[in-house]
Amino acid sequence: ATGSAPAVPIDERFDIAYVTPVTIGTPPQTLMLDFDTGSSDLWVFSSHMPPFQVRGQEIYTPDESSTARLLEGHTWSIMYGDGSASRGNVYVDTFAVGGLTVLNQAVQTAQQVSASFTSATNIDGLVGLGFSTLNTVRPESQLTFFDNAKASLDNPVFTADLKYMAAGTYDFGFIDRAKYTGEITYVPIDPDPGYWIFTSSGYAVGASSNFSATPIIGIADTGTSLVYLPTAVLTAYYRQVQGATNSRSYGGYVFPCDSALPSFTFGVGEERFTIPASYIRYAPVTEGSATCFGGLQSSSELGINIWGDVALKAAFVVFDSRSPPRIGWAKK
Ligand SMILES: C[C@H]1CC[C@H](NC(=O)Cn2ccnc2)CC1
Repeated sequence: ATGSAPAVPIDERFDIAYVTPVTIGTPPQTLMLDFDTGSSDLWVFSSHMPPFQVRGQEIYTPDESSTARLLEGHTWSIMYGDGSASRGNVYVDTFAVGGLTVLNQAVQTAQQVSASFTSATNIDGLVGLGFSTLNTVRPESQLTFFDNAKASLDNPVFTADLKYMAAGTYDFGFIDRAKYTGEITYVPIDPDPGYWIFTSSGYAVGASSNFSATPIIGIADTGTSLVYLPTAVLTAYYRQVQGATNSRSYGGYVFPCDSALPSFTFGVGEERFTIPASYIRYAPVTEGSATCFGGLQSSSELGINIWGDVALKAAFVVFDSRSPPRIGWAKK
């Protein structure tokens, strides 16, 4: 089996996040979910939430699905790196995305979500694509939809083709030769932490002329908007940007929106990927401001570097869960 589904930016102006249509239950209930390689819970806005926490999102109502079964005594609770959180109980039901159907998928129904999820009116929940070891359901942890689908996929892979201010694609079970150019460069993944962690071979400010061959260990995270890198890398980059400062009040590097920005190049093995300046001029700090927030930010408080959407949309990325797992990067 294979599947293919669109990854649609939730906002016309900035690629804050991408959502993908899925159906859950019988008859099918359609929700738009954020496919997140940085976590491993499949959770949805649901009929079990207080109405004031729902602000336009689609909800899953298990009582209206003839195939929904409560997973007795099971609960979940998750907090993300940005401080957002959600928790609730668990059903199993039929889950379908892009022509792929998984029977008896654990669907985590929210009973409570934090304010930032309520405010994200175009995100109806998340689909974790990390390793199932990270799943928060207790007393028995549950499998991701990809792990449930894996055995029936033509190949145990999924790919991300995210795009700048346009709809991209998630493919499951196959690698679409039409979505990339040249060859795919694969590097090993350490699955133990549960993230898609790999080592980048280095970086350059601007094109790859002055490349610094220094290992950068980080996660490929479709659920994170920006790129978070070590301070040394950040200062080297923003040193080239007129008026750039690391603003405590705005919580990161900002610069005048009309400043000239260099591109940013990162290495995967011998291959080099360049993030265009336009992706790094991420967004005005507030609507209409002449001060812009950078797409490259510091990972110093995180303990891990993160290759979020700003980097992922500069490439075609293969998440290969053969044994041992690996990640592949190609130009497009
Ligand atoms: C400082 C960074 C801030 C952004 C963090 N990313 C996430 O929290 C990803 N995510 C998933 C669901 N909602 C958000 C990573 C750390």
